[in-house]
Amino acid sequence: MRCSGWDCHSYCCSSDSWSSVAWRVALRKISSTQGDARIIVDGIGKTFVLRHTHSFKEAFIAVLRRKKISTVFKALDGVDFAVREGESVALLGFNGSGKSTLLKLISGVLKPDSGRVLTRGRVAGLIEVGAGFHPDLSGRENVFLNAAILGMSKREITERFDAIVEFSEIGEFIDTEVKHYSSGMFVRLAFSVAIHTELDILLVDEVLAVGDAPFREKCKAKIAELSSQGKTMLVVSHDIDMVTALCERGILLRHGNVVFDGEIDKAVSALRAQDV
Ligand SMILES: Nc1ncnc2c1ncn2[C@@H]1O[C@H](COP(=O)(O)OP(=O)(O)OP(=O)(O)O)[C@@H](O)[C@H]1O
Repeated sequence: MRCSGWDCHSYCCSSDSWSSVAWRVALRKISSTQGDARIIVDGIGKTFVLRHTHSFKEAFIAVLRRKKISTVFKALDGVDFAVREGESVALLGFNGSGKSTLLKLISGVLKPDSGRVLTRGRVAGLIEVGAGFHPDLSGRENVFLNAAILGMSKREITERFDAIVEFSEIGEFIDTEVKHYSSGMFVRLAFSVAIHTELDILLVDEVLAVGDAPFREKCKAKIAELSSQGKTMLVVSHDIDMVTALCERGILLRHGNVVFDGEIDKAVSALRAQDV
């Protein structure tokens, strides 16, 4: 849903609730107080249902034995923060702390159960290896598909096609169906498409880790260049050297809660202090 330049993903984002006067007033208030923000995460909560049975028979037996057939797991619990235009922020935390879930909520892949996410501007996300790609289409066809999803016109894509392929170093494999690509090749092409769009916000999950060392260096340089151009970055990575070099701020998650939000060096120290 869109209003005053903001896109909103909310637990109650039906067209009815969005068109309500209360929502629009709330949004104007946020816009006036957080004018330079690109991302606002406001009290986000996300739960997942964990099933403990695999079949109807197992579920039936579990009910007879008065055992739980599922439990509810809180992956994120009331997360709040805002990211200003031009900021580069690392999301840090141990496995399962909620980083990828948060990135998926910001990109709109998942919907929150409570709270809301507001983004202002064009969002390009590298969230999962192969996401946004159709396995039966060639690399060339997927460039057009993926770039169109990211909001580029056919003319823009045609103009930038050679640059996209060149950066990805996919070369002669561009007309091969992507189901035959390695995970590194997927990421090369996806990253290349994303950085050639007119993006305002770049969301990068751990995906770059599957690229080889020279390509990772190239991506890091590109992310630093985009950052110096004033683009907003939110990066999830366990590569502490990389996030320290690229980000000025770190948000540390633990069991779905923000436990630190501040300078990157202090965030890394807080992360290391958890490792005892
Ligand atoms: N679709 C899902 N169904 C059930 N549980 C899920 C689902 N997606 C995520 N989870 C759970 O939510 C928690 C947070 O997962 P998430 O992937 O966000 O963690 P993370 O911090 O990115 O971890 P990692 O560093 O390992 O990538 C985990 O316990 C995970 O098992």
